[in-house]
Amino acid sequence: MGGRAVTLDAHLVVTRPAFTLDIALRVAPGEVVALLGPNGAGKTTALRALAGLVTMSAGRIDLDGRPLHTLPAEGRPIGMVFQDYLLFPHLSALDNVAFGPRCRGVPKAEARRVAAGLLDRVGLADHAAAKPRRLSGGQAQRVALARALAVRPRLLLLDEPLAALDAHTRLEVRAGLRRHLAEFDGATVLVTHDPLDAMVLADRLVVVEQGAIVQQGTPAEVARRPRTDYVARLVGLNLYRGVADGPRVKVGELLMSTANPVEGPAFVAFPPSAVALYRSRPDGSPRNVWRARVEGVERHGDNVRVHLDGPIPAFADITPAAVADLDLTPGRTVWASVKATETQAYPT
Ligand SMILES: Nc1ncnc2c1ncn2[C@@H]1O[C@H](COP(=O)(O)OP(=O)(O)OP(=O)(O)O)[C@@H](O)[C@H]1O
Repeated sequence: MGGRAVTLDAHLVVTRPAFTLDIALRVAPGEVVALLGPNGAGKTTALRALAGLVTMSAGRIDLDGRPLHTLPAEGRPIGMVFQDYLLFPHLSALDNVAFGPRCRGVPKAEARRVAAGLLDRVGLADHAAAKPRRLSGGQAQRVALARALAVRPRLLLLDEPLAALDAHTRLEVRAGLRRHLAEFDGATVLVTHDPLDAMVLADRLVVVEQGAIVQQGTPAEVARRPRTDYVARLVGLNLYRGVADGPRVKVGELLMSTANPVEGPAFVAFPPSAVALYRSRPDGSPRNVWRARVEGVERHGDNVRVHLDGPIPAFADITPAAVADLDLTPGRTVWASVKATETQAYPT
């Protein structure tokens, strides 16, 4: 974290009958951390623990060096944006934003002045008098963000902040949100299912599975070197565990040549676009070649994703023309090949 003072330093422990969350989370000033993970991993529980909306069974939360976990939810210097925004339907956009400061004892005129400034910042000065039902999804999202910022939080919590938006609006609002987060100098924790939201908005990804952190790093680091099947699927890579001896890694029965030497237990990863399929065994340059069985075929953007079974399960992305050429019906056997140069190995 580049030697910057840590704003948030938390050890979150929440115990439920069939689930335990136990994660350590540090977020520097101005840093945006995305909690990413499959359904039920505990992301929302972590966010609610930070907000004081669920009781922690152990652990602690320090914000700017002061304990936060001892404060009630309403006393925490936190701004929160919920998935469905939870705007008050009977209040104008301005009064929705002014609500937080008002609750904290700021006089009405001053609270409204702060709210007007924030609405202006998110580009909604013209909509100050509008009730939430007259706002578009993207506008409501920006009002929710302004409302969260109105209490001058040191910690901003965003729960699936773009999930309610359609694809087109999402693109625009995501870009706007990124700009606003860049201006915020407190800590931000964001929960999302969407890898693109996480990649665009976050400085660092923390991947949570079954209540524990399984991987963290910058979006580029995580995308390049996934460490679980969930992350590999998320970033679209084939991923295997094996044992390396220099540039060769034994994955099950298959000995794979890789671009870089490693020793001992290792991951091997390559993109589906690096997999070529043939009717008969290809030869030539240093390649990994294996016999595979076509399990299924599905559309994937402009290409076709072929699900392969064999010594290693794999996805291959090929053109529709190649599918026709190879007559890739389920059950057919093909030769699969990946160049060593497109195969990355890294220690487990
Ligand atoms: N109020 C609750 N009471 C009991 N168990 C709960 C409660 N809320 C969530 N859980 C359980 O706690 C676990 C973590 O849930 P949580 O909602 O934090 O996951 P999540 O990662 O946010 O998932 P999603 O992406 O589906 O929202 C799950 O097993 C869930 O069923």
